[in-house]
Amino acid sequence: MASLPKPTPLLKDELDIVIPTIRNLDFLEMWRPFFEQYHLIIVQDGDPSKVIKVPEGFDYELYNRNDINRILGPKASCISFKDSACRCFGYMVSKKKYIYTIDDDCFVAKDPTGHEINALEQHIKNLLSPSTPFFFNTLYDPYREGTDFVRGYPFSLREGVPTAVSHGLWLNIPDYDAPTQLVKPHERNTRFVDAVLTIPKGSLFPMCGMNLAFNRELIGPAMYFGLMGDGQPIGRYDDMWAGWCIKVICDHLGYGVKTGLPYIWHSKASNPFVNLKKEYKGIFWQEEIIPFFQAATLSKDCTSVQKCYIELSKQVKEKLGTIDPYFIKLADAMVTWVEAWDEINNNKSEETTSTKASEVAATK
Ligand SMILES: O=c1ccn([C@@H]2O[C@H](COP(=O)(O)OP(=O)(O)O[C@H]3O[C@@H](CO)[C@H](O)[C@H]3O)[C@@H](O)[C@H]2O)c(=O)[nH]1
Ligand SMILES: [Mn+2]
Repeated sequence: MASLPKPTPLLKDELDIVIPTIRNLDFLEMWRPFFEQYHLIIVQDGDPSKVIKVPEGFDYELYNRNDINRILGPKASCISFKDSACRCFGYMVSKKKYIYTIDDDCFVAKDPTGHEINALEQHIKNLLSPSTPFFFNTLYDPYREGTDFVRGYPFSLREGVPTAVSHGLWLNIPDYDAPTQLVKPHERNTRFVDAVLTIPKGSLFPMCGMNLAFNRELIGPAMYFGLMGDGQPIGRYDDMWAGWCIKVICDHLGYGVKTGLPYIWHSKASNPFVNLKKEYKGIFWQEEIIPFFQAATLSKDCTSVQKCYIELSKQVKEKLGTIDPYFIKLADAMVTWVEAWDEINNNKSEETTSTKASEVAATK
């Protein structure tokens, strides 16, 4: 009997899935029912001569370091090498409105009833429903089925604001920093909390890039995962840096950021000693970085994400540059990123041919 056509998933042609990787992508087999109808952008880190195996049946473009250098030229210097921060290149070259990014050691989790969680579907629901950053709703996400705004919630605020970011969580291996990993090597996150919260305006948060979705048209140019990895003094702060920048800008422009559902199953604990080395300077630098972002204000003529981001980069250079020359380099890289973003996105053309596409072309 002929099989029924698969239902078309939400935002099928408006969303790209970005995966940073140094390994074969067998993990996609578990995600196949949820991902197969979406386009993937694979950012291959490390040795570009290594062949990354992608399971059959997925529609993807793959970019390695040679592609990044070819497409961006000197501006490739803002894209990290030998760090998952390279994933932001995928955000830049995407032509879609929405992005979902996931690590290749993240698998489908189960909710308390044993049902497999379609993380992408939940992120899409989060992004397509408003956020409430200006007044906290104590019954969590008022736009979910079976709940609403509670008594005393101002009606003038119930329309909410557009949601720019949906930050998902992780069962099993939690995204702990190295010191916590060292002190609690066997701790696993088994707690499934059935909630989606808007992060209030004025509050920063530690954004993890492992299970993250965002509206590229609202906040894409600010979603730069800072300079990490090869040649850099810190690692594992790429997503944190992006999270602090986008939250200040979302607060300024009146966009929302949500955290909570969906969960993924994070399977692999990276080496805590390697992580400690990467994080070491960040652990004490962040005691000065956080007050900087908490106090950061953007002028009223910062009416676009790009203008906000350039303004923020100037403040980074001026106020964090005294901590370490790294922040001067990072501030410059923020400007390079925005320039590259605008170049690539204002003239979407054959320039962004990926390795896979160029291989196909070579066979013609
Ligand atoms: O040099 C590298 C190392 C890894 N990758 C790819 O990036 C992701 C995350 O790698 P991994 O799961 O090994 O690392 P974690 O410590 O669990 O990742 C957490 O730290 C954040 C990195 O800042 C990350 O977002 C968190 O999840 C995998 O897909 C690797 O293949 C890489 O591209 N380059
Ligand atoms: Mn991991």
